[in-house]
Amino acid sequence: MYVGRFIVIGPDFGAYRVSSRSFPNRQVVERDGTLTVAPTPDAPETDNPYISYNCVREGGDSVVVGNGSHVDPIAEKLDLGYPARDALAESLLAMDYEKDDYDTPRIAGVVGEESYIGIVRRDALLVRPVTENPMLVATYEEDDPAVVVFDGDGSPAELAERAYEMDYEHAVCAAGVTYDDGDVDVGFYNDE
Ligand SMILES: NC(=O)c1ncn([C@@H]2O[C@H](COP(=O)(O)O)[C@@H](O)[C@H]2O)c1NC=O
Repeated sequence: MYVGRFIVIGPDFGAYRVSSRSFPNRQVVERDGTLTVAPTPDAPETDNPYISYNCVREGGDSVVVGNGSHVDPIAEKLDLGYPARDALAESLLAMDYEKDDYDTPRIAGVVGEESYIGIVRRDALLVRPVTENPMLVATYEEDDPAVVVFDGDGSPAELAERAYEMDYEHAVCAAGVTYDDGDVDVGFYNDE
């Protein structure tokens, strides 16, 4: 099954996978603790505005995971002291679904003292707390946040590889993050 991009959010970890039919030549790169999805050097040129963005970024005492440029305003609101639920809901609603051929939803999660997962689709805005079991939401098909079986133990790079290996089509690259009482660690996995 093809679900596009997806996130898994647990109470103390997050993972993000890029799956893509149309833009497979991409990788995750790290700079100063922020993870960015970017085209590989051999990628064909494109003017699609939705394929390069920060996918993991710290905000306040928490960390944000998501599939587009909304990650930045969510992190900035957390820096300003917004509650995680409000930072997610306001930013998702303000930026809304992507205006591409598929009305691709924006998905995002916050991992911190309180963890949340959310999606804005053409027909809905959903933001749910993550209290115990990990939850997954994807851009297509699995686009209601739902509990998922996902082992949240391990390093951020291991979490990223675990998300990369999940049984959905067209894996491209993945990111992982762990949270421990305000300490955030990030890692990633690119298919070489
Ligand atoms: N975030 C991403 O990495 C990303 N990759 C592709 N998209 C959007 O989704 C559309 C469909 O892409 P695909 O066929 O690869 O699933 C693309 O035209 C693009 O507008 C993205 N936007 C949201 O997921």
